Amino acid sequence: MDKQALMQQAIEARKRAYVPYSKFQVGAALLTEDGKVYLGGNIENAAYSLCNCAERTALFKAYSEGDKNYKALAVAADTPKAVSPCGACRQVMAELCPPDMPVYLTNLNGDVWETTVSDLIPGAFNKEDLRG
Ligand SMILES: O=c1ccn([C@H]2C[C@H](O)[C@@H](CO)O2)c(=O)[nH]1
Ligand SMILES: [Zn+2]
Repeated sequence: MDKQALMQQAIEARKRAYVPYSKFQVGAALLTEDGKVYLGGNIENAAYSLCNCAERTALFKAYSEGDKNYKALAVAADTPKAVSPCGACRQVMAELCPPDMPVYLTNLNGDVWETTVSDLIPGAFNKEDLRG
């Protein structure tokens, strides 16, 4: 699966979003080392703070199915520039993905921001910081 195909899957994953409040559909496609793709949409809640982003939906789906090794993540939304993941998702990526893993951020106009997990959250709090 190349990056273009993964971004296309992220665009497709937007259809899985549950967004009655923001009406802002986001899709994510997570490629595992085994070549499997997990899709996620953002899932909102009437208690707004419980909204779960597409990126975390895809990551939590994969991890909880026992797929723990990831090769790339693509995220898509209808944004003026390539979509920018929120801080919570960046922190979760830092926890579950390799630091040098590519992240392909895109929008419906074909803009692409190709980055990595560590570039998205430099100096992230991590398990090393928990050691006293
Ligand atoms: O990268 C992003 C940014 C926002 N959202 C969601 C959260 C909320 O449901 C809606 C508006 O912020 O978009 C994502 O899923 N991913
Ligand atoms: Zn997020």
